[in-house]
Amino acid sequence: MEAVGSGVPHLKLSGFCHQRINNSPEWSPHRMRAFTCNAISSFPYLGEDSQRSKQPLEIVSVSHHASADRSGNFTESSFQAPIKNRHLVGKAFFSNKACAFDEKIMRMPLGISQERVGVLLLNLGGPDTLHDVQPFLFNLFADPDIIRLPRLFRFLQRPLAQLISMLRAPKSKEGYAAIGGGSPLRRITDEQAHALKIALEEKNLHANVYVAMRYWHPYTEDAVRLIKKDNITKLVILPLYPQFSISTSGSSIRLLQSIFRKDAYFASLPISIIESWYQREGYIKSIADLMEKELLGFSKPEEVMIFFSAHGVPLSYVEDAGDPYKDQMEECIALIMDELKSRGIANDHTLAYQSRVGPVRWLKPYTDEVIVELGQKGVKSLMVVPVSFVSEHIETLEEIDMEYKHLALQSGIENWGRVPALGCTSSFISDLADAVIEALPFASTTSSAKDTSKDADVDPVQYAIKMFFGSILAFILLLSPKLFSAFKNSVI
Ligand SMILES: C=CC1=C(C)c2cc3[nH]c(cc4nc(cc5[nH]c(cc1n2)c(C)c5CCC(=O)O)C(CCC(=O)O)=C4C)c(C)c3C=C
Ligand SMILES: [Fe+2]
Repeated sequence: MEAVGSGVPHLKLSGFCHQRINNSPEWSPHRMRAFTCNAISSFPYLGEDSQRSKQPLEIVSVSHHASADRSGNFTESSFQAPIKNRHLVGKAFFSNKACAFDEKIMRMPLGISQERVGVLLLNLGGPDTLHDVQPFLFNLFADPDIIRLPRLFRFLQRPLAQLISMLRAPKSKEGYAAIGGGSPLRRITDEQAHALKIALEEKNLHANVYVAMRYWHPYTEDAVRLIKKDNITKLVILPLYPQFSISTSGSSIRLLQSIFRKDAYFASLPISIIESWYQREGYIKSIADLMEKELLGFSKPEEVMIFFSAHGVPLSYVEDAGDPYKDQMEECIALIMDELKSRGIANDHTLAYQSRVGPVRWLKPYTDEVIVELGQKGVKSLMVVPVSFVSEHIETLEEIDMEYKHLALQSGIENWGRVPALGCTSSFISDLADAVIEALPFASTTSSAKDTSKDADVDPVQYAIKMFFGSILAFILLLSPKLFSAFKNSVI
């Protein structure tokens, strides 16, 4: 171990290092001996921290990539290390003098198994073709996190889903037909996954990125199978919804947890879940960039009303089930507006909720109603910002760009603009990569591999009886004219 002079901020490292000898394409992991080195000269990124505290920095574990030149000397090292409750990423330059790496470690043979990091992106999924619309809707409405029935009536879930999906399909099909005959979600999510993998590599983290859709291909179960096949040793779960809702990230996470409970591999896999990330600076700044650009397209940008439109959820989710979605949405909008103010943009803004379905009360105010009101009040320029989702989908391309635009122009609004979804915007993807890297050290195993779910032991006869009576009851319920029209037509 290197001797460190008293009073000099120094750094103690232990854990695993990954090293590459003579530019070999393979990284191999080796447990490093604890060693200490001068924090300021060896780790410029840590210098500030340690200078402030004048304390040695203790790195609890380190995932460390290093390269060695032909003679085996350390030349450069990139590392990701959790330090106390923070996570640091950086590059450091070593010489054998500055840091006491064991020569034997440097020369150990390659090929020993190494950490295989996986990132699982969660998304909703959408029908690839018009033919897929009804079965996609069935999957959606069969989710107890989308139609929340009292426990006693859970047996009605699937017959109800069958009926509602059939009623809703014609209206949904019209929407998907208007945007090219299917949802673009799969393509965009795949592109985001690819971009994220590259961004992670640029930050020296080699990871496999998987896509798990909740209601259509590639299904969550398919992604889980791939992760197991690839023998991933650490997993970060990243929903592609900035704000958490029981109906979106919550539903996917619940499904994953039920799959993981039944599988010993997943029960012992260290997993880190990023539940929401709407408050991340990189995300806020990326949206603000797109807004600033779109505003410049208006002839009088300062007169434009900024209209945040978020996907709604039924009111009962927030009021009865404690869904944090509304609070997170409002905080997110405040952060975006603060960011714009710091850039000298102080337009009026408003938030409303779109895409309600069915007969229940949804979060208010409703987007369509607010658009009409703004028109009546004499607002002439409107810029819509879709804020609950990060890719283009039916509700941006059809509902906002076609239905709401038409409504706005009819209501007296003359200038219309819509901020594009973030998609693969590089600053945004880079921030997602940072979120993954920051989450990695918090990966921990789930408690037990034992299946505690009751679903496994369903009696088939009892199930058939329930389905039969359930279907009859569902038909009676849904044939009431009010419920029928609420699902059949969009409420706008
Ligand atoms: C944050 C985003 C979303 C929330 C919250 C959400 C809740 C929610 N959605 C429905 C019903 C439908 N959603 C549909 C499609 C759809 N919804 C979202 C996002 C959120 N949903 C996305 C990204 C999509 C996919 C769009 C695509 O391009 O394919 C649909 C189908 C389309 C339609 O018929 O309108 C329905 C129905 C409920 C009931 C709900 C909360 C309980
Ligand atoms: Fe939805």
